[in-house]
Amino acid sequence: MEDNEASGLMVQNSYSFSSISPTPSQKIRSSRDSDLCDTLDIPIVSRKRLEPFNTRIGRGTFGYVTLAQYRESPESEPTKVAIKFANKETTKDSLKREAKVLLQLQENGHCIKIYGMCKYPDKGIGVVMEYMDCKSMAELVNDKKVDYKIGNAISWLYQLSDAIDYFHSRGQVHRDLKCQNLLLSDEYKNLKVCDFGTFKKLDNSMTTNIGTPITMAPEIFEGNKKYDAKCDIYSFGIIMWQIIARRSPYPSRLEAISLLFNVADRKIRPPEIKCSSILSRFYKRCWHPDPNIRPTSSEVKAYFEILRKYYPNTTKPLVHTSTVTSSIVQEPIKIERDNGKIMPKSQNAAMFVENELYARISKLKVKEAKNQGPVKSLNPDVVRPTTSEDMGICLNYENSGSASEATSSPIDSINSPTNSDKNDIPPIEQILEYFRAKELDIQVDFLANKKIIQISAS
Ligand SMILES: Nc1ncnc2c1ncn2[C@@H]1O[C@H](COP(=O)(O)OP(=O)(O)OP(=O)(O)O)[C@@H](O)[C@H]1O
Repeated sequence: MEDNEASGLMVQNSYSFSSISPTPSQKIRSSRDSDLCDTLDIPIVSRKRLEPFNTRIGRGTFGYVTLAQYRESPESEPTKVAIKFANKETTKDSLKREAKVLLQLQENGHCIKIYGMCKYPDKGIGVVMEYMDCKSMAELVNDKKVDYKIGNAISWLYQLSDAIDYFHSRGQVHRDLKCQNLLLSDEYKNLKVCDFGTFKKLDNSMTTNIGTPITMAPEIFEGNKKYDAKCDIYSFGIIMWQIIARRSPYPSRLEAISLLFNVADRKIRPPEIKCSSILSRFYKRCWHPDPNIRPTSSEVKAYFEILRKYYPNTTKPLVHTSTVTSSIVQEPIKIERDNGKIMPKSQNAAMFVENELYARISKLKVKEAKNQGPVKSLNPDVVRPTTSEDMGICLNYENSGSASEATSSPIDSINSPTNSDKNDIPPIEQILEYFRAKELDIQVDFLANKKIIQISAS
């Protein structure tokens, strides 16, 4: 079932940009890029091996999708498959093209698997694909009965970035990335991209208006402007926001055309949400109006590869629960260290660790400890490293309380990062020890021979 809310637009105007996609007349699919897929022969799946069910599991602008059982050989066990049929005679060519496109993307684990094409006298031709049993990301973000955490979001975004990087490294562009086209399976662990109707080989003169309003890059909408692979990165930024926020990015009363004008001319973007600045800074860069500022697909992939290491449980299966949850829960992070110095492996990792520490420690509240006087709070201030050599995290604490206890604390001796020798005992370690000694509400674990510090705070 399609999800209007998730795409953030309701069908409500004569212009008829639907909540799902533009109408066929607006969505042009037929660019005859023969070099993209014409040399491939699509395998035929015999009807004898298929047992279609009457259940429709999805519908799009160009076709509908049904569930079926498929046996690769007469002896083999049946597996569930999804068959996408064309709505009309006129969209059959698009379906064939999509099957060919998909065939040449099979090496990548995050593109939907295709078995071949089938033909029925009543339904016409269909594309036989693997069945993704956990529906689409559009449905998941709105289904508050499935609780997911930031680690799951990082894992899905990594998988999506892997697919995009694969397309771009082959000189190809998707142009219609959106939550409806991201399908999930295996207890929500696996994410795959579907719907390759707009897929294209990159060329220097792409100007066709194509895509879906919410995730459409402004340069695509801006008429005769040329655009390139960075339009997929824009869509990635919006999808990232939707997965984290679990709501519509724009008011549903906004008509599609007015949304597109607002995005292009007034540069409106989804609203601020409560999430780590590591993530918000990144999605904002992805949806930057200037495509040159947006990261490349390989940068996006590298970024999520790093994040994946810091967020645990990213491959834990999810279950449907009766508990309604509304937000992504923060989880502990792990920081790699080397010789007592925090040593992120790259500039991005350094920025990540810096921000994450800042966000975490900012939240710390000094709780009233037994026999230790009134509750006070500490205002941490991260001294940001300025050079790549200076990747260590230096923390400078200022006491905002008035009690003399805190001003005479061991923190005084390390409050200036310039006075501390980061190769000796790192400031972070002393500070955390101090918190622990005061029985504050923070959990610090030193793992793997002190090479990893795990911090969790409530
Ligand atoms: N392999 C699959 N397994 C499970 N569900 C699927 C599968 N393929 C498609 N669907 C469902 O069908 C919907 C429509 O499929 P698809 O996006 O390919 O159609 P479309 O006509 O190209 O759509 P659009 O209007 O976005 O162009 C998907 O959003 C999804 O919910």
